[in-house]
Amino acid sequence: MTQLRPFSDHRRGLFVSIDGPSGAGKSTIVAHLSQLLVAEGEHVYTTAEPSNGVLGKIAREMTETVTGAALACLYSADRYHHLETEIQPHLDAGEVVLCDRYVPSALVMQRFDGVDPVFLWSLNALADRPDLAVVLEGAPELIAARLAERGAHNRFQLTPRSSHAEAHFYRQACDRLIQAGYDVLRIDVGTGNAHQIAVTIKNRLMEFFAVSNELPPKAAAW
Ligand SMILES: Nc1ncnc2c1ncn2[C@@H]1O[C@H](COP(=O)(O)OP(=O)(O)OP(=O)(O)O)[C@@H](O)[C@H]1O
Ligand SMILES: Cc1cn([C@H]2C[C@H](O)[C@@H](COP(=O)(O)O)O2)c(=O)[nH]c1=O
Repeated sequence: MTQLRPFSDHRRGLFVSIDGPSGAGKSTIVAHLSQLLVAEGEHVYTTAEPSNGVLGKIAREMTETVTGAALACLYSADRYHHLETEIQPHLDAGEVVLCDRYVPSALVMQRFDGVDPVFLWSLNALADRPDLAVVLEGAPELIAARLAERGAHNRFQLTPRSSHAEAHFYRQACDRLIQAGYDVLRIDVGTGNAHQIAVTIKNRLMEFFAVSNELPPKAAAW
């Protein structure tokens, strides 16, 4: 089934976010997906949040000490700046932008500090809606085992049963995002290795490319 491109503010490019519990395999899958898309002849730009920009660096550095609404504001400030200075220019250049963590992460991670989900949504409501928001899921026991093997990266991952909490928060976040019109692709990471999961995402993205190729040349320029 083909789908019309849902986000129409950009003339060209395709914006894909990849979120999911810590240790679910986001970075690994983004790397595989990028290779697959390049092999299809696409121009791919990979990025992540927090970004490498000045605000992203502050957000990452402050995550261990700043909490709650203040930290949520830091991450959303980085997101709006990241969109303006990095994501939108690459979309305007016609590239496929793959973003490792985006709004869904904000709706989940700041809940570890007890921030109200309604406040989190309002902070992020003006952020561009991706053409496809991939959300990785998996049995919390599986994710927790991977995390334990790899080691925690931050204080959230040290919370007891953090993978269970993330799974719960992601389910609620997905409901909110779908309600807001996001096109959400949920994938169980227990169903295959990182390459196989990347193939599933790529196949879904090929539907977008198929639609754009069917359009007359002028309209095809997204
Ligand atoms: N589908 C998969 N099957 C098995 N192992 C995987 C899979 N995807 C990733 N891994 C392994 O799981 C670990 C975590 O992967 P990765 O760092 O990509 O996760 P992440 O979601 O980006 O984590 P974080 O949110 O902490 O940055 C790595 O050791 C990786 O090799
Ligand atoms: C986008 C975003 C990120 N975070 C936190 C979650 C993690 O602690 C780090 C990112 O770590 P990674 O290993 O590089 O994935 O940032 C957050 O709290 N809120 C956000 O919106």
